[in-house]
Amino acid sequence: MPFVDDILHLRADSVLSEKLLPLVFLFILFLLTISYLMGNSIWYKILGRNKFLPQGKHAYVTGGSKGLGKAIAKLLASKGAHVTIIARDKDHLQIALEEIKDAAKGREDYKNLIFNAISADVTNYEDSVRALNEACDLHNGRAPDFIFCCAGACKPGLFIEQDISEFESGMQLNYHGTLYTVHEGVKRMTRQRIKGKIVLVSSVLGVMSFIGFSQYAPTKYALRGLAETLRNELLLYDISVHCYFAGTIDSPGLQQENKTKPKITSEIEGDDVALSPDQAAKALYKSLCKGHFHITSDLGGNICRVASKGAVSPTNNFIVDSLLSAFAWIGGIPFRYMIDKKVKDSKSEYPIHD
Ligand SMILES: NC(=O)C1=CN([C@@H]2O[C@H](COP(=O)(O)OP(=O)(O)OC[C@H]3O[C@@H](n4cnc5c(N)ncnc54)[C@H](OP(=O)(O)O)[C@@H]3O)[C@@H](O)[C@H]2O)C=CC1
Ligand SMILES: CCCCCCCCCCCCCCCC(=O)[C@@H](N)CO
Repeated sequence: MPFVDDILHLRADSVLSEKLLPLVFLFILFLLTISYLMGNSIWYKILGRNKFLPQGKHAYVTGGSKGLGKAIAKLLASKGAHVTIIARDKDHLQIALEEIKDAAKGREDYKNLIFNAISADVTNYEDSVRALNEACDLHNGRAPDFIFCCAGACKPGLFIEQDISEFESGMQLNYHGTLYTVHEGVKRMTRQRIKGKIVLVSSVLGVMSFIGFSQYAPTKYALRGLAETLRNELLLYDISVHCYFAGTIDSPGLQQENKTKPKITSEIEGDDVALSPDQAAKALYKSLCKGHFHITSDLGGNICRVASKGAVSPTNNFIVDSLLSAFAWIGGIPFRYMIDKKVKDSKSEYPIHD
């Protein structure tokens, strides 16, 4: 009976859709909730909660001639920021400056943007002050809105084989080099009531460490301490502070440090997949848009970040970070077992020289 068949068919269809529709709806809702909880960038755009709008603002980037610093300088230029880069070598500064200009060339406001390179040694206090003054002069005395402290370096080696001067120069560049710029920069920003951003570049080795990094990890832990304090204190002036715990970045600096890196250190670090400087800069930029305080750009770094959150530091996402930290606390055990075993098994490769 075709008529009855039709009715049955229709009924089956509608029963199906009646049952399916809510399920599909729930599933979509579930996916949207997960993507929101995971902090997917699209939500920050849709909900207009972007916390980082560099267009028309002035970014001061130390270490801006190479690696991560150059990549972030280019990215900010492409978003319409005025950019000043600081480094010592003038030739590399010029090359980077051209690349930064190129990154902004497609923009309508390109002609209004101000790009500059200043040669200065950030480990020298007077030089840091001079560079900041020059950068302000180029903007009619106005202090930068954003300060990115990317200048830094790592000289890996075995603790007892390294000279004390290497530990000192590491701290001088990575910690004091950042401190001088931030101290001078923040003073200028506050006097001018500029509600800007300070971005400190630490490392995953600023929350965990292992053989070969005694010259470097403490300097990056120190930056974390500075970030923790300033995050709270600079609320006085509406200046936000961010700390980037970068994972391995395939930069000129990495090539350089690999020359003195003990084999065992490379083997352990090899578990970390290197990002290109552009990828790292993009990840940093996205996290700044989300307003994150502790920033990481890969899974290993993320795990280490949540495992060492600290008592009062804000999470990036309470639910996801808490769930991940349970995994991280457990995952840390086999990781430590692996690196400790590696070291103990390597005694013959690293004999003591009397
Ligand atoms: N590469 C990596 O795997 C990782 C890097 N990091 C951190 O990220 C930051 C950038 O690293 P990366 O891109 O590899 O570094 P690079 O060595 O590739 O670039 C370093 C930049 O800093 C400048 N610089 C170095 N010393 C001084 C100084 N005394 N005064 C002024 N400028 C200086 C360099 O220019 P010049 O020499 O001409 O002065 C260059 O522009 C560093 O703080 C590093 O510790 C963190 C995690 C991983
Ligand atoms: C559950 C726990 C799992 C942990 C896995 C993490 C593995 C991380 C390996 C080390 C990463 C080091 C990155 C920073 C490198 C750096 O700062 C230098 N290259 C300096 O330039």
